[in-house]
Amino acid sequence: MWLLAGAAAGAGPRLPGNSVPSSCCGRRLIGGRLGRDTPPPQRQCSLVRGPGPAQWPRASASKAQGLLLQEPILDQATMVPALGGPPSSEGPSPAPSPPPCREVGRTSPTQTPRGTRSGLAPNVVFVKTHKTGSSTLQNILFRLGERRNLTLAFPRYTYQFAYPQRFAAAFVEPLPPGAAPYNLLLSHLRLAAGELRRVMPPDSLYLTILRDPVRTFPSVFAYYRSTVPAFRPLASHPRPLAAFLQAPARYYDPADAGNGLARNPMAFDLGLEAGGEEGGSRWDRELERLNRTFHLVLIAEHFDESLLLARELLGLRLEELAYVRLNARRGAADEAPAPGLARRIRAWNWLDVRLYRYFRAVLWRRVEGYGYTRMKGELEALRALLRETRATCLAGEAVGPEDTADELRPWQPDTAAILGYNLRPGLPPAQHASCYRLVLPELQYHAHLYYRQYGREMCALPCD
Ligand SMILES: Nc1ncnc2c1ncn2[C@@H]1O[C@H](COP(=O)(O)OS(=O)(=O)O)[C@@H](OP(=O)(O)O)[C@H]1O
Repeated sequence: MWLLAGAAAGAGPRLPGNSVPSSCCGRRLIGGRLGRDTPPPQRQCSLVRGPGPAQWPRASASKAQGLLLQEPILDQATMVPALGGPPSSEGPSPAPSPPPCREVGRTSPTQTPRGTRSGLAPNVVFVKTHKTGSSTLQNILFRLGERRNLTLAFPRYTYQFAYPQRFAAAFVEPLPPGAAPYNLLLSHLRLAAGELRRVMPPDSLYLTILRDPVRTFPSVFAYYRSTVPAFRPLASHPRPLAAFLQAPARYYDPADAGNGLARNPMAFDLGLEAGGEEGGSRWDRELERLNRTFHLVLIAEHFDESLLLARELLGLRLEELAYVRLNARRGAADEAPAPGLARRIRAWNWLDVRLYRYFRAVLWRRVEGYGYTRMKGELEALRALLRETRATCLAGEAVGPEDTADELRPWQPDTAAILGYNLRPGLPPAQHASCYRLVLPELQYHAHLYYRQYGREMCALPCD
């Protein structure tokens, strides 16, 4: 989510480990209160991702210490359901021209990615696209990083790399003393692959995730309705999405940098400039270029299949894939856009549609290469693990913000209710620690890991 920087910084979160002073090293800290003398935000932070003051979790100091001290252990394995075919919620689509089914990421065929055969934890760049299930995957990777004591490349301030600017190496917090290299880079950014290569080791694995635009766009629209300029005029409309799609050009100014998510949001995150040009071979070349950049593009509609491919690539154990669906909107699961609306969503987000179809085809070629029988068996095992994990950890289904414990409540935009989880009462300490991380929302986990790595709280603003 984005917020005005001032709003994000105006009141600090109570975060794990927030017993540190409210400023150190001359920096303003996200955990401290910014007073009247706070310098005005620089232009680049006029939009930053951050929780609103009223929504900050209130973690107690003892909880904070628990988080810092307890080792996560999430080791329950077992097995179930069948491999779904390649279904689609988006209706008939032209036969995709199958892209090359080879691993064409940055690691050359002669290089062994750290995670696959070497037994070491992998170096990973995860390009965290918006409203695609990315927080769920990020949480898996956060837990991997914490469990294996990996070094994260964090934004120098807030939770994203100066989004919506294109990523630049200068946005990264310097390595902590004695650590090298960075192992994981997982925060929201707008892709600039060359700059990422300047920061991350050459054997890094590049991952991202895409979701059916017919699902992604309503999610983006609901979440950012009061922050993305193109959506704002509809904030109090009774049927805002339909009204927007009726005449989007009336609201959308492509020159406004804040409108990056207002059209083709996934393509925007992956660094593409859609402009008005829909046809031509340019986009085929761009998609092929992205296919060479990424070792794996996960598809949210086939999250479990994607995870199993990621598991092989990263050399993970099955138990390390345990997850719960994070950041879900209340009511969204039952909200399938009517056919007319879905058509309009696709027409407006035409490049996201191309991107999604291309990489969905890539995924299914990868599954074919993996072997359907093998995939089917592993899906059964994974889904049994997920059932067991949920039964062990959760008090029940995901609940609305009013029913979520303060410290486990995801950030809430004012235009949608985001669900969270409560933990089953009475968990033994080690299980509590691992279950806690499983359901910990993005901002809280991000802040915790930053504090763990640097021994101070993160900056809310550019402050050095
Ligand atoms: N595993 C899995 N599979 C499919 N979809 C999933 C999954 N996990 C999360 N979600 C849905 O993704 C939406 C949240 O996306 P993000 O976490 O990327 O949002 S954010 O940009 O980080 O705020 C949000 O969508 P909506 O509920 O439609 O808003 C989640 O329900």
